[in-house]
Amino acid sequence: MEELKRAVAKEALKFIEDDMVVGLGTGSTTAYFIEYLGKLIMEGELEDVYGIPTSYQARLLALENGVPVVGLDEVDAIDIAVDGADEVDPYLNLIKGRGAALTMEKIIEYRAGTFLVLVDESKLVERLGQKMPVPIEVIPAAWRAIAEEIEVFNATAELRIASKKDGPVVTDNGNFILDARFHRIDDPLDLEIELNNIPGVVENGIFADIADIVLVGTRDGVKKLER
Ligand SMILES: O=C[C@H](O)[C@H](O)[C@H](O)COP(=O)(O)O
Repeated sequence: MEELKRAVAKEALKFIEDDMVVGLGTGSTTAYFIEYLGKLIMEGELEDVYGIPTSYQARLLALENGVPVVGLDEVDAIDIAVDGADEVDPYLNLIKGRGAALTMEKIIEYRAGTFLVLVDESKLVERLGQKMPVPIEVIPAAWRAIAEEIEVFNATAELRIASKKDGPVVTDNGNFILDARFHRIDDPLDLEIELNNIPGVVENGIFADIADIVLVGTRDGVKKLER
């Protein structure tokens, strides 16, 4: 699996040119991309490339690997954003947020000229929600009320608990994460909008209609899916 992730991360470098502002995604697949991008910048193969991190993880990796970082409020436009995903359906709708970075990821990827997604073949599903829950970032005081309200959607929601800290996961923005399992997601765009209408929801991990290209690492090489 690591080999497949490395292969898509290498392929993604072909989309990066001099003078680009690049959204830097979060997770294990994008970590390889940031590492390789840093190498090209350090070797002088790419010039005037700046990264906008979607999380503290991405920021630390960028600094460690020599990718200069800028904030969203310092640029006029984002040329391309590169990120992983937890599930990809046949229409290139995504579930993201296993790493709890979904809000900043969506803020940046929504605004990118091109949103390039990097996955291995295990992430492809017929229907969103088949394997993974939908992460929902919520204001801490509202977590229980929202978890109950989500039952209206024929779903159950669980507060995400941290593994290297006691108590709940706290996001980069200081919020909690609910992981919601839906009986069946028929219309991802509709559900994405409905969830964001619940007061106290900051953002949810359905990314409908925003991915432009998905690179899929398979045992037979990297495949390109386009919308
Ligand atoms: O919050 C985390 C992100 O949405 C990740 O991009 C996603 O979970 C994919 O991560 P990985 O490449 O490690 O599977």
